[in-house]
Amino acid sequence: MTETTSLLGPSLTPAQKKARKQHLKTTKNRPADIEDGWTPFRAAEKRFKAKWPLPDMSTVLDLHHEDMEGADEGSGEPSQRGRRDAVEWRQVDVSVDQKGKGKAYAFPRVPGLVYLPSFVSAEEQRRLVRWSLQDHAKPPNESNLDAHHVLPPEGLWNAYLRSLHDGTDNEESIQPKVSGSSSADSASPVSPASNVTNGPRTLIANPPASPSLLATLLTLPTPPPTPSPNAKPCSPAALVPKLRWANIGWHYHWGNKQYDFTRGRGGGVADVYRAVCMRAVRGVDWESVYSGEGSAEGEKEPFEEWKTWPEEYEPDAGIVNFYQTRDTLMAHVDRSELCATSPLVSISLGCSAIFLIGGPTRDTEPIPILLRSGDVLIMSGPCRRAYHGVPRILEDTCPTYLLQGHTGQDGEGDEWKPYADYMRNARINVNVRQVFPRGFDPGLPAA
Ligand SMILES: O=C(O)CCC(=O)C(=O)O
Ligand SMILES: [Fe+2]
Repeated sequence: MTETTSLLGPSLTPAQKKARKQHLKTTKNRPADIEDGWTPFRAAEKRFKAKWPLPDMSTVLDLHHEDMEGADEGSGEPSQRGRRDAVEWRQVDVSVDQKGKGKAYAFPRVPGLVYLPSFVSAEEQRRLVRWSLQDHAKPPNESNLDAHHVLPPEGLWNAYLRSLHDGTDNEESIQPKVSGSSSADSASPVSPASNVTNGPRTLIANPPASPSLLATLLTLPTPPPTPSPNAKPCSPAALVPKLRWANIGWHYHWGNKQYDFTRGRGGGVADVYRAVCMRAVRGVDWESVYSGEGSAEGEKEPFEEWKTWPEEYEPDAGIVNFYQTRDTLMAHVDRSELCATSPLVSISLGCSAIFLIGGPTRDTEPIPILLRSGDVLIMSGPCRRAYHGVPRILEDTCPTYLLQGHTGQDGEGDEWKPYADYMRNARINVNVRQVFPRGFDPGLPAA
């Protein structure tokens, strides 16, 4: 073994041998200077995405390592652990209800970013997983699958559970919106590059939202996404792994890359999500984040809006991201919220991910953070304009408390099995934002 934690020793698994062969094949005729054209963010994405060589985990910040409670829970193989000293951080205070102080970290290189490892208990994580699949990813909340399939009103997950119960899980009961033959005859063009697909989210540059842009946003045409002509009838079981996102609150229009305020607030932010956001934002000692030593690096003016957050912070929109272990989320900035500096709270559940966050362009070298199940990350203030993304989900890293059936307080037993089977190869990220100042009335037509 060498010092580099990415090396698994002399014997490679068949999958690693295959990945190495593929790598050698694809890079054989590649110009040697190809990497010179990549921005630092792109280069980091490529490194962490690669199946070969495996990413060097010694460069990834892992604050669960060593002394964290529950460090053995889903910590993964040594090759899936990072290091406590991979990135410079400083500790800030966070109070957690009456239970006293937890741990939170701020980063001189990314002002406004606050990381709360293991902020969500195992029991609350199970509740959030259950809610996300069973209660959230269903009408009226839009998901990536709505564009292409006629989903059952009970929601995909409930249809899936029912099919398991009835032994009809092979039945192709879900119909595509456009059947292959009728779309070929159809006069309306079907774009293969539809913005809403079963694959990764497509992210393009959009102008930042602002109060002066609001009037324009209200008049933008918001055509529905184009259904794929390739969608086939399929069973709920076949469609569940293709679930990629479900909207929270205000409707996001993927074509315009802006919120479609004319559709109203949706179902708002469910209490199970809101509770975590409020606890995190109210618990963090923002004074020490923004006024503490090492906080003002690179900042021209001190950031003071945090002083209004105890009264003003109120999440009203977001997205639940569902990742399978092969999925990635490319570099982007979330700039469609009129509250441009308000905290964005991101909750990680299931398999671990490598999260990259840099600066206002892709030219800033990003810091890599290993996000595990139960972690909360808050992007606030200046770092709301920082490029970030998820180049990798680590296989076999889902903690055992999400994989085993148990009869917890919720009376769960075998009932948990479908959730455990799903989470084994998945990561759920609940990403909650504030679009409007609390109490602001955008003067919208009644939805
Ligand atoms: O999955 C994550 O950790 C980040 C998701 C994200 O950046 C987003 O939904 O905008
Ligand atoms: Fe994001």
